[in-house]
Amino acid sequence: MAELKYISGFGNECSSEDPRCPGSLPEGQNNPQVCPYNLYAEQLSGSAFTCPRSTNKRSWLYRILPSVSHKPFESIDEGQVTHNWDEVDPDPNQLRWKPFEIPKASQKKVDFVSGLHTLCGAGDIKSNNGLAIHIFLCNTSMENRCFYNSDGDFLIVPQKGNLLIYTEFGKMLVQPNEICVIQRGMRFSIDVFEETRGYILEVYGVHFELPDLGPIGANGLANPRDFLIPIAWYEDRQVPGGYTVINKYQGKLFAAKQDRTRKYYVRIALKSQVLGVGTFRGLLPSPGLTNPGTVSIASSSRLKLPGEASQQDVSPFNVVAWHGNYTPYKYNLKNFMVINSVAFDHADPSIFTVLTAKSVRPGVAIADFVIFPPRWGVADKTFRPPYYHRNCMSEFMGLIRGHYEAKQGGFLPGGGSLHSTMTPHGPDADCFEKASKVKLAPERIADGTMAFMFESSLSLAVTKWGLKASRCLDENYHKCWEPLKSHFTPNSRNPAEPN
Ligand SMILES: O=C(O)Cc1cc(O)ccc1O
Ligand SMILES: [Fe+2]
Repeated sequence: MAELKYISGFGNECSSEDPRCPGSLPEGQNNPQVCPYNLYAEQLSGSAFTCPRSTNKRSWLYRILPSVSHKPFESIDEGQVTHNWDEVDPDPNQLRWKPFEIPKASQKKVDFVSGLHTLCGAGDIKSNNGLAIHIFLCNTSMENRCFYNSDGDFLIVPQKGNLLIYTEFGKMLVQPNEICVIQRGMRFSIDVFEETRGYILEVYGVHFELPDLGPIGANGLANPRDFLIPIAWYEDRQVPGGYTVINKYQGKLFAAKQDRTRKYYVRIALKSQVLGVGTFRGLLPSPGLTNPGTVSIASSSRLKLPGEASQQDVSPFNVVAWHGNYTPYKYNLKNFMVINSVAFDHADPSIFTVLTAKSVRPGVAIADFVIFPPRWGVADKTFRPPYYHRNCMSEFMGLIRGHYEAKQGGFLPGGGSLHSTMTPHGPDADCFEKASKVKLAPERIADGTMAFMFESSLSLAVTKWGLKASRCLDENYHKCWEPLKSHFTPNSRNPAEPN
């Protein structure tokens, strides 16, 4: 596949035309009476029309057919997707999951949507306030079906396998150690190439922003130019049986067909004489003709359909050009510019925030996406691993590759952990013993590894799947702290010098 091209920048006003249709973006206005190439104009609003400029988000899509060309949505089985936060009784314990198992393609074909599993979450979808954490486990590409989420934004963290994501704005290749955000309402379809796994942070009613930098200055952490937006790409194709659009709406799944075949009643006329009346399934003869109509067929002549316009299209990826500031985007975590302690003490992990979805309370996030990237550890006279603590926020952690500095074992790539509000946690006993004895020198921390945290101000509830059906819960997690022993020396204040 040819290398994909992207536009760089975070939250900018962008515009893009599929190179096959130069001039497809209308000039100087959004709604010409007739758009270039006879496209339809459609606005996608990601914020209330009335939001202040700084938070106003919308894009204009110029497409072969508007998204409204579909049959009615019908409810479908939601599998393991839920927003029911009362499925099981609350559990304040430290929870850890072994790597979530990916179904084998030879046993059952599972695509991104049928492979969505909700692990935990909180809040209320209908009032647009809250979040969900999902795990996706799949082995097959989405075939002639796409997905869009009416409830919130998806921040997708692939852990195993590449994702080729078709969106209404163009195509993105997202590989492990990259992340992408597909915002509310945007249609997408994912191709996978192997048994594939990853994590999703879904936030309701808010969008991700770059954190403020404050005294750090104008540069650092995730730099805006490293965010990549796809360029316009369209397809114009017919799918036998129609294209399926799946929608998550108020936490439930629905499906609608985009099918350009219609049943027509045909009067067959020969030499001006009506011979009979029959029906056929065929392509819609003209954009205006949506009811059963009458078509005359001359003897021995092929059915003539009026108009040269494309009548094939059923794909949702039919956007020839777009402009706006409401787009999907991706980011490579290797570009994160790490700021950390260069003198002493362990800084709070908020220094590693890539993106934040703010609540209305200043400084308090619905959810932050935080990473633990490879870096130098140089702090003097310091216990360098994460400290023991209890937090009023909920901390879900995942591991993309390598190992995590606070855990010698047990926390594995593709697994996860949840430390709920005020639940104590910290380095395991082994890690404590080693880090309090080691002679401090500059050292590479976590080279070749990438752990991350979804940190939320909401108190998260785990789902039935998370606790039971996933069969990945590590019953022995609490044991990693059992060997911690007292080192208290009541008669001697000075700690022993490390060897
Ligand atoms: O619990 C964790 O491992 C995450 C974490 C890391 C860190 O460096 C400091 C605090 C914190 O919660
Ligand atoms: Fe923590």
